[in-house]
Amino acid sequence: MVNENTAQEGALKFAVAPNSKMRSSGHEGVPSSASSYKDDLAVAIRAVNLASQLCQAVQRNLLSKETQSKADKSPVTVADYGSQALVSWVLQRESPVDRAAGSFSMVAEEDSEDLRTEDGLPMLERITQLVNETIAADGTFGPVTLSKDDVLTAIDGGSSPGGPEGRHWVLDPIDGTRGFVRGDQYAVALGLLENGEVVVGVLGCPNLPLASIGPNGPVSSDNSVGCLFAASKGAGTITHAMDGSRPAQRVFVSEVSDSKWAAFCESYEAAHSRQDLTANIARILGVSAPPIRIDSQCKYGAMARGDAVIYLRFPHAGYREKIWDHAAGSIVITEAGGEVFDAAGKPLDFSKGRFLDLEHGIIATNSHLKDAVLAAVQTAIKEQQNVTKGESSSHL
Ligand SMILES: Nc1ncnc2c1ncn2[C@@H]1O[C@H](COP(=O)(O)O)[C@@H](OP(=O)(O)O)[C@H]1O
Ligand SMILES: [Mg+2]
Ligand SMILES: [Mg+2]
Ligand SMILES: [Mg+2]
Repeated sequence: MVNENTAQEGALKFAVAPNSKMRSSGHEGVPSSASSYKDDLAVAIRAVNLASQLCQAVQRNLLSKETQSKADKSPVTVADYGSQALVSWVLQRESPVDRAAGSFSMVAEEDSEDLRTEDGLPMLERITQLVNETIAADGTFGPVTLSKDDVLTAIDGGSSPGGPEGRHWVLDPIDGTRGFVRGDQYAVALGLLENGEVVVGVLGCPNLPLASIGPNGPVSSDNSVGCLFAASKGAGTITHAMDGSRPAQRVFVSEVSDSKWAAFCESYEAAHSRQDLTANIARILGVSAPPIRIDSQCKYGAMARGDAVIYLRFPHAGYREKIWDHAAGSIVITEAGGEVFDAAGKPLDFSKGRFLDLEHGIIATNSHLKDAVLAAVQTAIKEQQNVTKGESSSHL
C-alpha cells in the first residue's frame, strides 16, 4: 500500500508543482442542493458505507478458505459476495425512485452460481452470517435477518444486462480484489446509469489515506485512512472521511498544465495494464515522478482530489473492460473537472451493456493536458507497433 512515508519520501525526491488540493465547498454533506439525483446519491452513499463496513471486517480476518477462484481464475472472496448482497438489499429496500417505479435494475460483477452448489454452501453460510452481522452492527435498519435464500436473491439482483435505456445501477462490490486480499487498496464502486449516461457515482475507499498519496502530498503525521467520494451530474464531487471524522469537501482535479510536473497513476498489477507502454508515455510527456501504483478505482478518487494528474490504463491484448470497473470512477473525475477517454480521445460509452466498447486503453487527466496526453499515447502506441513490426520482419 502506498503509505504516507512513501508520499513524504516522494515529496522530498521530486519537485512537483503545487496544484489545487481539496477546496472547501462552503457547504457540508452531499452536494445535493443543485442535484436532481439527491435521493439516489443519498441511498448510494448509505449502501456503499454499509458494504464497506463488511469489507473492512473481512479484510481484518481474511482466511484462505474465504477466497475462491472464478472460472476466469480471478479471485473472489466472501466480502465480494457480501458487499454485493448488501448494496443490492439496501438499494431495493431504500431507494425511493426504484420503489416508486416498482422496478430495479443493477449490473454487478458477481453472481450466485457457485454459491448454489453443495461445495458453495459453507461460503454461503459465512456470507449470510457476515451480512446479518453488518446490518445488526450498523443498527439503522431495525431488526432484520436475511436468510441464505435472501442473500442469493440479493446477489442476483445484479444480473441486469444494462443497456442504453432506463435506469441501471452499476456495482463493483469490491474493485481491486487482489489488493483487498493483499491487505492493500480496494474500492466499493457504485454508479447509476440513466439512458446510458453515468449520473451518480460513489466510491468507498476504506484503506485510502486521507492525506495525499501523490509525490507532492503534504508532509503530515496523520495516518488516517478511509475516504468516500461521491458525485452526481451537475453537482460536483465531494469527499469525506468514512469514519465521519472530517466533514465533506468539494474536490477538484489538479490544474497542472505542464506535463513535466504531472504525476501519473496506474494499476498495481502489471497484468492489468502495460507498464512498459505507460513508462514510454511518461517519457514522451517528460514526467519525472515515478508512477503511483495502487489497486482499484481508488485511483480515480485520488486523482479527483489532485494526488495524481494523469491515470493511464492499457490492458494486454484481448482484454475487454467491464462497465463496473469505471462507471463510478469516471463521474467522480468528470464532476471534479477532469476528463476520461479512450486512446482515440472518445469519452467512455456505458450504454453498450456489461462491457465497454472502446479503442484500446483508458486515460484520465485534466482539460489542460488532454491533447498532450492523447498525442503522447498515440505516439507511444505507434512506436511500439513499429518495434513489433521490426521484430517480426527480422524473423523472416
Ligand atoms: N488482464 C486484465 N487486464 C485489465 N484489467 C483486468 C485484468 N484482469 C482483471 N482486471 C480488472 O482490473 C480490476 C482491478 O483494477 P486495477 O487494475 O485498477 O486494480 C479488476 O476488478 P476486480 O478486482 O473487481 O475483479 C478486474 O476487473
Ligand atoms: Mg473480480
Ligand atoms: Mg473491478
Ligand atoms: Mg470486483
